This record gives sequence, structure tokens and C-alpha cells, in this order.
Amino acid sequence: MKHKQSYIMAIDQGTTSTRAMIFDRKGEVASSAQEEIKAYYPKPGWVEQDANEIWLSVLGVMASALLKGDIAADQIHGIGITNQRETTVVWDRHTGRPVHPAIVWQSRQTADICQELIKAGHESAFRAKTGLLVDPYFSGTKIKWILDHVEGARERAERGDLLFGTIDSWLIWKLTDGKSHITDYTNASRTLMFNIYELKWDEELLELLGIPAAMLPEVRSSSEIYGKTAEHLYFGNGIPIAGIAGDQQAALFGQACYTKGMAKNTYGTGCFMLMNTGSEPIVSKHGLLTTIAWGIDGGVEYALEGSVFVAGSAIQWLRDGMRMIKSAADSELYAARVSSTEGVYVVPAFVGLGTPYWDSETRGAVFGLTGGVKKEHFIRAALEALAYQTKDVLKAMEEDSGIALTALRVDGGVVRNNLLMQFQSDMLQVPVERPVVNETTALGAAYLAGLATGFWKDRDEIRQVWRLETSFEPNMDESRRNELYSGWKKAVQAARAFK
Ligand SMILES: Nc1ncnc2c1ncn2[C@@H]1O[C@H](COP(=O)(O)OP(=O)(O)O)[C@@H](O)[C@H]1O
Ligand SMILES: O=P(O)(O)OC[C@H](O)CO
Repeated sequence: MKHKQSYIMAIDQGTTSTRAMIFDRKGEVASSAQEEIKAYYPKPGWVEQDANEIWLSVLGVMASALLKGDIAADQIHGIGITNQRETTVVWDRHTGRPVHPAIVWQSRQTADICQELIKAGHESAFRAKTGLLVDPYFSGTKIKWILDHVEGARERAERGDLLFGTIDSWLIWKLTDGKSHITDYTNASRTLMFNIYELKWDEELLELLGIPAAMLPEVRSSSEIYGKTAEHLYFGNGIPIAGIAGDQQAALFGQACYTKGMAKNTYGTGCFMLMNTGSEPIVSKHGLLTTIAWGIDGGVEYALEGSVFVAGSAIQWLRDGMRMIKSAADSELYAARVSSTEGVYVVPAFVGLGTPYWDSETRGAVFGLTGGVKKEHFIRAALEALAYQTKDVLKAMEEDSGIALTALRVDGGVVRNNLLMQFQSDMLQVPVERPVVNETTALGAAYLAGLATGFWKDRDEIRQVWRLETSFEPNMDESRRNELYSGWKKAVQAARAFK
């Protein structure tokens, strides 16, 4: 047993997998464990997961990380929770049973509900109060869908028997054995029901969605002690739960982007670029979202966000759907065997397109096929699509913020791919900076928890810990870059025309 040393544990419940990571005071990983999570696709464009499988995976990785690191539960100073955002769970407060599978953020099954709200002229109210758009991505219409489709659910919700939560709420409710039904500002700001200026659930929006307020969790800051893990879970006398943030905001925190104008891009299942805009929310003219970066020290700070729905999941599709590769890492090996895609473009709009297009209807497409195209070109084109989508987002970000980025901090499972990171830098014409600890989402959640329990002193101390591993420098001539990117724009246009 490591002697009396204490640690912070982060639980990172992502779309693809659940991780528990145990960090020491230097922000280094002392132990970790990971489990993949299944996704179900009951109809085209629908994505669901099993909320109980998610909960069990969390228990499993917590126990494994402790055992693997030979660390006792009472050495854990606090737990920080970070989660795939927007994914919606509705469960019975008496039995703890979900009434429907979790509807995943990527799912388009509420496209009709969104169309109705837009046709009825309500979009401006949602935009003005939540900083979001009326799109199936966000939780509000997913809750409405469950209440509309599960027999008896609406009546049960009105009686106060059903609870709603994003994954953070669901996990904390389970970890505290039903004692705490809470969320934090960052997760609340992704629901389409939370007024990000007044910092409260919005009655008018709840009315428009037909959602009873009694279902909703209490909204708390992102860094405070909320409660302890329940005794029956065998984590000693209970570990304090002390940090919560949606995974993209946690990554912004873990990347130490504490100054206005600093930005990061996380390449996981999807790809999300967030720029810190300080205490001032910026309203986008180019399809970016205004969102809460974190609530800490008695106030909130805001961020501008560009959301790409399909990033790493395109690589999983190459592996599981197309069976072109055996592991995600193979994508780099194959792509490196050719020097270009020879004009092939893959538009991975499997669930529509996010920033800047916000188009639920478009589906994926491939362009430029000839008899000479091999799987190497195809794989390379799928990888390059991640970089093009990021360029679309960065352009919107620079136009809205008026800030030209001098570097982009990156993280997430996909950034292990050096070929893609180099291509990304070539496309953006800025250095792409990969930190030593690539698990910045987990690290951000750990920092939020550790600040609440006094494990770390303040953000200045954390800022010192961030360390660069590799900086990918732009190295492509302008005409080549313009030619490639304009091909992408044409491909997106053509995919959108095919509906
Ligand atoms: N070397 C690689 N090249 C490209 N993609 C990769 C590589 N390694 C992992 N990935 C992708 O990264 C994703 C997992 O990233 P992660 O940050 O764990 O996602 P999430 O937080 O959404 O669960 C998977 O979709 C996987 O396909
Ligand atoms: O699972 P990730 O890491 O791609 O993140 C999902 C986002 O939180 C969705 O908004």
C-alpha cells in the first residue's frame, strides 16, 4: 500500500468508454481503469445506451483503479465527475429504474419535435435564454420524447415520481444511494431548459417543452463538496464527491485555459472546440453555442463552443462497420501509406452536421471515387474529415470572437494520431499543441474536485502543472491547403443536396 499519500479520483464517463483516473498532487496519473460502453442504433440516426450498464461500468472502473494502484478508498481526497453531456436519463425515484434507455447526445430521434418548436416560432426564446439552438442534440426535447412515448410517463412525472438527469446526475444519485439529485452549471447549460444569464431553470421553456419542474435536479457549482459515496458501495467511510463538469468544459479546465481567448479542441467520439470568453457571454452569428464554462468561486464564466458530432466515431466505424482496420491506431498506419487521398472526401455526417451547419437531415457521403481508390485513401479521407470539420469550427470561432488563435491545445483519444495532428496544423496554419497528460478531461474534473477539498490551492498552481508534449507546426503551402479545403466545402455542399 502506498504510504498515506492522498489522491484525487476522476470519473470520466464518455460516450465510448468509462474511465476512472487517480491523480497525485503533480497532476500525474497514479492509476487508471477503463471499460468500453455499448451503443445501440434502434433506427437510422437514433443512438441509445443502457443507463444501468453505464452505472455498473463506473463502479467497475472505480474499484479496478484502486486495486491496480494498490490505493485504499480512504486515500482518495475527493472525486470529480465528468461526463458525456446532454445524454438523457429518466428514472423512477422509488425504484431507481430508468423508464427508457438513455437517449445519447448524438441521437436525432427528436428532429420532429424540434421542427414543431421552430415552426411555432419558439426558436428565438430558446436561443436567447439558453445560448443553444433548437436541435435534437440537447436534452430538453429528449425528455419530452420520453414523456410522450413511454406509457404513463407523463402522469408519473407530473406526480413527482420520475427524475431527469444528465449522466452526472444519474451517477451521483446512484453513488449517494438516492440522497442527492443534483447537477452543475455546465451540464444544466446543455439542456435547453436552463437560463444561462439568470442561472435558473426557465419556466417559460419548461412550459413550451411540457416538462414538469419536479423532475429536474438542483443546479450547483462545478467545485464544492456535494456529498459522500454511500456506505453500501464499499468505498470505506465514503469518499467526498467534490467536482462536476460536462466533459468538454472539464477539458477546457484541465487544459488550463483560464484566460479569455484561450481555446482547446477535444477529439473524442465527437469533436468540441471551446474558447474561454470570461465573465462575458458572446452570442454567435456563425452557429457556435454560448455555454457555461464552469461555476466556481461564487461566479460563472462562459465559453463559445463549436460542436462536431462525428469524429472518433468515424474511426470506430472504419473498425466496426467497414472492418477496414483492426484498431483505431491502425488508421494512422494505413493513412501514412499514401501521400494524399487522391481527391477522395468522406463526409461523416452520420447524424447530421453540427457547427456551423446545424443540419439534422444530411447523412454521410463519399466523393471522388475512381477505380484506383484503395482502402488506404478511404481511411486517410475519413481522418482528414476530422481536420476539415475543425477548420470549419475555427473559422466561425475567429469571426465571432474577433480573436485570431495563435495556437490550439488539443486532447482526447484521437490526438494520439500524429498524422492527423500534423494535417490539422497544416489546415489551420497554427501550431497544434498536445500536452503530456492527454487525459485533460479527467484531469479537469480532478482539479475541480481537488480545489474544493483543498488538495490544490488555486488555479495558478494548476496552470504551472500544464506541460507541452508535442507542438505540430504548420507545413503546407497555401495553394495546396486552399485546394484541399475547397474540395471539402464542395463535398459538404453536395452531401447536403442529397436529402
Ligand atoms: N490512434 C488513433 N487514431 C484515430 N482515432 C483514435 C485513435 N485512438 C483512439 N481513437 C478514437 O478515439 C475515440 C475515443 O476517444 P475518447 O477521448 O476516449 O472518447 P470519449 O470521451 O468520447 O469516450 C474513439 O472513437 C477512437 O476511435
Ligand atoms: O464523448 P465525448 O468525449 O465525445 O463528448 C461528448 C460531448 O460531451 C457531447 O456534447
